[in-house]
Amino acid sequence: MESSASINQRIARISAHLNPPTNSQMEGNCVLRRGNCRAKGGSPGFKVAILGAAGGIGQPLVMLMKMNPLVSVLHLYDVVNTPGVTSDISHMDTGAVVRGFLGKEQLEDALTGMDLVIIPAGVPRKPGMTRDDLFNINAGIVKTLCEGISKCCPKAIVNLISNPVNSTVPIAAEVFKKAGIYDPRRLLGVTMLDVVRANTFVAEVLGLDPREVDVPVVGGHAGVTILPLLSQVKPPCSFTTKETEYLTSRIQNGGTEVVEAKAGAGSATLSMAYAAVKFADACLRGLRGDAGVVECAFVSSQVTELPFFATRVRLGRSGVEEIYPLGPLNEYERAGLEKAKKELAESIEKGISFARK
Ligand SMILES: NC(=O)C1=CN([C@@H]2O[C@H](COP(=O)(O)OP(=O)(O)OC[C@H]3O[C@@H](n4cnc5c(N)ncnc54)[C@H](O)[C@@H]3O)[C@@H](O)[C@H]2O)C=CC1
Ligand SMILES: O=C([O-])CC(=O)C(=O)O
Repeated sequence: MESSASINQRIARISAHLNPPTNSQMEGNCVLRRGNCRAKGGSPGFKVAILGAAGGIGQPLVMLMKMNPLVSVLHLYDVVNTPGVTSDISHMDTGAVVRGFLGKEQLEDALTGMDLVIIPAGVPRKPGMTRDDLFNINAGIVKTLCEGISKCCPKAIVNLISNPVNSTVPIAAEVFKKAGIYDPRRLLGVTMLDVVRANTFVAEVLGLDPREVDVPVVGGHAGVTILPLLSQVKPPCSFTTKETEYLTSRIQNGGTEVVEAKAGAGSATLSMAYAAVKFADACLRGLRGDAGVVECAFVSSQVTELPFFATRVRLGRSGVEEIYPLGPLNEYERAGLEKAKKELAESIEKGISFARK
């Protein structure tokens, strides 16, 4: 009678013959092809693409989105290193199915059918640079990626992280207009990190848990355009003039604080990935139809005379469903608003004229 060891060997030989391992993903003694695995599909949730997925923000962002139960499919796109990041992330035992896409020729496949596209693609700052110094490189990157979105997922919600946000959002809007698919409710510049920082720094001053603090931050996402409304902090509180000046300056310069600490190795990535996921999760809850989802974002707006402005917005099934007014500002904030608007107007115009060239 044949021993069980030899039966097993025979089964392995037959199986190897029927299903020879054909690619580098099939390692060791594994002889089951991925195509033969029982299909995952069908799990409810949203399809999300991350463009710039292999970068400093991209990698932790991808990891956190893979942990988000609202995500069923996660597409990772970059011009470098997506196979490695995709392989790594795909081993996490969470629900989302992960697929990687490398290089321009795979951009369309990465985008087709997506509900939400998050864009952290582009170069980060080094010490001594402003966000606007990134314009020359990042403007072109954002333009190309948005042309892909226009073609392959024109109804997707877009979360734009690439700097300078004050200019890249207007660029995206122009690209979408040119393609005839622009829906201002679906294009959101991500300013969540300013809120995350403001909550943290204000909580430190007040001696509170940051999770209990909510600071609206309006305007834009660069220097003086970042305008924390400390008079509207929840829970209600008051600050001395010294505290107001310290907090406003620290929140406005939070990005530079990290750029200098990293000393040439880039800008905020981990806190940004956290903020991006907090914001993306809010967008997905809105898409699902949850009530009362409100966050700050840089959007097409009539709150001021500028065509784009960051304020609190309510997120729903169509993206931005309501834009809240600024509310009562104190004198310090009114002066800050004037400075913010002046710089914002120039950055917005720069983006629009680049895209219209
Ligand atoms: N909105 C915000 O609050 C924040 C924005 N940022 C901005 O996010 C951007 C990314 O920052 P990091 O991840 O630190 O930079 P990084 O250099 O580490 O990663 C950027 C990634 O983009 C990829 N990339 C470049 N060109 C691309 C293209 N055409 N298509 C797809 N991917 C492309 C690169 O290969 C790289 O993997 C920067 O512009 C930075 O200033 C950073 C922090 C906060
Ligand atoms: O400061 C930078 O260049 C990156 C950024 O936008 C931020 O950290 O807020």
